[in-house]
Amino acid sequence: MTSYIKIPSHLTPSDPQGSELLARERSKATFDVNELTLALYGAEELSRFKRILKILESDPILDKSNIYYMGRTELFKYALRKDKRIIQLAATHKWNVDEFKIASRLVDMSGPYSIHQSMFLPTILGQGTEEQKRKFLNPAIRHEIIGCYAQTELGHGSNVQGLETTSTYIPETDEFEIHTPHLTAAKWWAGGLGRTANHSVVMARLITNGQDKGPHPFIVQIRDLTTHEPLPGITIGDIGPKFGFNTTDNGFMLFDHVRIPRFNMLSKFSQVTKGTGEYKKPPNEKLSYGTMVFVRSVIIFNAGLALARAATISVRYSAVRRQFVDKENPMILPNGQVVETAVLDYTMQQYRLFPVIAQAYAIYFTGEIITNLYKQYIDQSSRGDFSLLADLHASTSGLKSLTSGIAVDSIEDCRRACGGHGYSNFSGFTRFYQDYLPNTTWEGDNYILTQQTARYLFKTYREIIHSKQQSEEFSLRSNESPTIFYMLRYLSNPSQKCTVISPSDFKNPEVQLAIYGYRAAYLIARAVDQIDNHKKSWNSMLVEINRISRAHCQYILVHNFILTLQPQTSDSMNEKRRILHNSPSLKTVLTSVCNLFALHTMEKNLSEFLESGYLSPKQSEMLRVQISESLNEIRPNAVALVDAFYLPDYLLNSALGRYDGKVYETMIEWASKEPLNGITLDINPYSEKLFRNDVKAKI
Ligand SMILES: CCCCC/C=C\C/C=C\C/C=C\CCC(=O)SCCNC(=O)CCNC(=O)[C@H](O)C(C)(C)COP(=O)(O)OP(=O)(O)OC[C@H]1O[C@@H](n2cnc3c(N)ncnc32)[C@H](O)[C@@H]1OP(=O)(O)O
Ligand SMILES: Cc1cc2nc3c(=O)[nH]c(=O)nc-3n(C[C@H](O)[C@H](O)[C@H](O)COP(=O)(O)OP(=O)(O)OC[C@H]3O[C@@H](n4cnc5c(N)ncnc54)[C@H](O)[C@@H]3O)c2cc1C
Repeated sequence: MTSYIKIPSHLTPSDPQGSELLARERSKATFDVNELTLALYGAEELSRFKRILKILESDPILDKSNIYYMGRTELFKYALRKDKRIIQLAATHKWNVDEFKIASRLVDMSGPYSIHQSMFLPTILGQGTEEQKRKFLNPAIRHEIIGCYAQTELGHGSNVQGLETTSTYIPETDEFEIHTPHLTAAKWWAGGLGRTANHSVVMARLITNGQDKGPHPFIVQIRDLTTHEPLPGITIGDIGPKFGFNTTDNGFMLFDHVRIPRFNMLSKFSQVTKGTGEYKKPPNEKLSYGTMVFVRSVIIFNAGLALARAATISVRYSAVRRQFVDKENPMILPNGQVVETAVLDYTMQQYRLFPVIAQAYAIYFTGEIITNLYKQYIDQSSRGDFSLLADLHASTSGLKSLTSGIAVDSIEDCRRACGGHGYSNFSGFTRFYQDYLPNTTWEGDNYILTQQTARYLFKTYREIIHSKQQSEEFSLRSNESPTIFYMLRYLSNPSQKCTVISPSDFKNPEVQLAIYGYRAAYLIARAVDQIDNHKKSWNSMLVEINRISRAHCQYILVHNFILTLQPQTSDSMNEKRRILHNSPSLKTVLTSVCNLFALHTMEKNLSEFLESGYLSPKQSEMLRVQISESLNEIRPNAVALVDAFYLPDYLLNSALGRYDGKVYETMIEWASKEPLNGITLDINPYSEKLFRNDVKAKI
C-alpha cells in the first residue's frame, strides 16, 4: 500500500505506550484468557480457526489494507475477487462447510456469492427432494451454478402472503409459468441477483386448477450460462447504492410469462401432480418458510459475534486512550510519574462498555443453544416430526429481533465511546456498522417478528389458564419449558413480591429469574385479558406486544446464561462446558458477567419491573448499587474478557482495537496512505483545472 506523506520516524507516542498499557491490563486478569477462549471455541474449532487465519492473512488477494480507500465499484470488484479466492482456497485446502464459514467470517465482507451460500444452498437442501438436490444442489455446491433468493417484492416484503408474483401450472406442457402481474410484484432486494446469479429461488404464488395455494419456492434459471445475459422474458438489474452492504449486488427482476419445468417447484413438502395439477398439501403449512427460520437462527449467533467485535475495539482503545488526570485516583507509572487517566477507568465509560461485553457473552451462549435446537428440529423433521417447529419459530423470531436490535444499538454505543476516532473509517466501525444494520430488517423486520413470538406466548398462556384439569401435565412440562415454568409460577400467586432485601441479593440467579419471569408473565396476562375480555384489537395492542416479546426473550437470555454456568451432569456436558466447569476462576468471572447482563438489562427496562408492583422503588435503588458493584468486579478483567473472544487484527481491521495497542502509530500510518494526499489541487477558482498533478511522487 502506497504512502503519500513521509512521517518523521523518530516520533513515538508519549509514554506510557499503548502496548505497555494493554500489557498492564492483561496482567491484572484473574483468569486464564486462553482457557476462556478454549471454553468458547473448543480445541478443534480453535485450531481450525488458527489454521485458516494463517492462510487468509498471507494471501495477497485477501489483503485488507486498501479497502478503506475504495469507492463502490472498486469495492464490489474486490468483493467478487475475494469471493472467488475463498472458493479457490476451499478447493485447494479441502475445507468443509464449517471451515468455509470460518474463512468467510474472517474475510468479513458480504459479496456477490454470499446469498448463494447463506440462502440458495440451504433452501434447496431444506425444501428439495433427493432428485432436485441431485439436479440443483450438487452443481450449486461446486459453484457451477450461482443462485440467489428472490422473495421480497417492490411492494411487499414483510407480508409474505401478500406476494404477487404468480407461478401457474400449465397441464398441457407440464410447466409452470412465472409472471410479474404488476410493478409492485417486481422482485426486489435479492442479494447477488443484480449482476451475479444465474439461478434463483423465486417465491411465487402457486396457482393450479384456478386455485391460489399461496407462496411456494421455485428454482428458476435467470441468466444464460454462456453469455451471462438474462434469459428471454426476464428483466434484471442492480437496485443501486445502499446505506451499506454495497459489496453485494442486490437486484430487481421482472418476469414476462416465463416457463419452467414442473420439476423446478421445490417439492419436499408439497407437490403438484403431473397432468391433473392436483395439489398435495405440506404436513405443516409453514414449511416453505423454513429458510427464514434457519437464517434467523444464524442471525442470533452472529449478533453475539458482532457485539464481541464492537466490545473488543472499544475496550482495548479505552485502555490505551488517556484524558485528564483523575486527581483522586491518579494513574502513576512505575517510575513515579503521574500520567493522564485511561478513559477505561472512568466509571461512565465502564457503564457504557462493560454491559456490551456482557451482552456478547449472553447472546453467544443463547446462540449456541438455538443452533443446537435448530439441529434437533432438522433431525426430528427428517423423520416426519415437526412438533418443534412452532416453538423454534417463536423463539427465533423474538430472539432475532431482540439480539440484532441490541447489537445495532451497542455497536453505535461502542463507536461513540471511541470519541472522535470512532468516526474515522480506521476505527473499524464504519462498514462493520453499515453492513450489520440490515440485520434488524431482513429476514423479518424486527417489529413484525415480535408479533409472532407474542402470539405463541398468548396461545401457551391461554392453554394453561383454560385447562386447569391439565395443570399436572403443565407442571411436568415446566421442567423442560422455562416459559411454562414462569407462567405457572406467576399464576400460583399473581400478587407475589420480590424478596430482595440487600443489593447483593440481586446476584442470586433464582431471584433474577423470578423477577424476569414475573415481569413477562404479568405483561402476557394483562395483554391476554385486554384482548380476550376487553376485546382490544390486535393493532391497538402492538406496542404492548413488542414489549412482551422483548420481556420473554430477555428472560430466555438470562435463563440460558445462568444455565450455562450451572453444574451439569458430566455426560450431558460437552468439551467446552467441561473446561468452564473445571475452572473456578472462569466461573467466577463469568458469573460477574452474567450478573451484569441480568441487572443492567433490568435497569434499562426498569419501568416494566416496577409497574407490576413486583419490584419496589427501594429495591430499584439497591439494583443500581449492585450494578456498580458488578462493574467494579469486571474492571480488572475487561481487556482479558474481550481478548478471550480471540478476534484477530485481520478481522478487526481497526487502528483502535489492535491487539498490540499501537493506536496512534497506525492512525498516522493509515492516514498517510489516503490517496487524496497524493494529489496537488489547483485552487485557483477561475481555473477549470482541479488538480496540478494526478498523483504526487509515491514515497
Ligand atoms: C451459511 C451461512 C449462513 C449465514 C447467514 C447469515 C446471516 C444472514 C445472511 C443473509 C441474510 C441476507 C439477506 C436477507 C434475505 C431476506 O431478507 S429474505 C426475505 C425474508 N423475508 C421475511 O423474513 C419476511 C417476513 N415475514 C414473514 O416471515 C411472514 O410474513 C410472517 C410475518 C411470519 C407472517 O406470516 P403469515 O403467513 O402471514 O402468517 P401468520 O402471521 O398469519 O401466521 C400463521 C401461522 O404460521 C406460523 N408461522 C409463520 N411463519 C412461520 C415460520 N417461518 N415457521 C413456522 N411457522 C410460522 C405462525 O406462527 C402462525 O401459527 P399459528 O399456529 O397459526 O399461530
Ligand atoms: C440489505 C438487504 C438485503 C436483503 N436481501 C434480500 C434477499 O436476498 N432476498 C429477499 O427476498 N429479500 C431481501 N431483503 C428484503 C427484506 O427481507 C425486507 O426488506 C424485510 O423483510 C422487510 O420487509 P419490507 O421491506 O417490506 O418492510 P415493510 O413491511 O414495508 O416495513 C415498513 C415498516 O412498516 C412496519 N410494518 C409493516 N407491517 C406491519 C404490521 N403488520 N404491524 C406493524 N408494523 C408493520 C415495519 O415495522 C416497518 O417499520 C433484503 C433487505 C435488505 C435491506
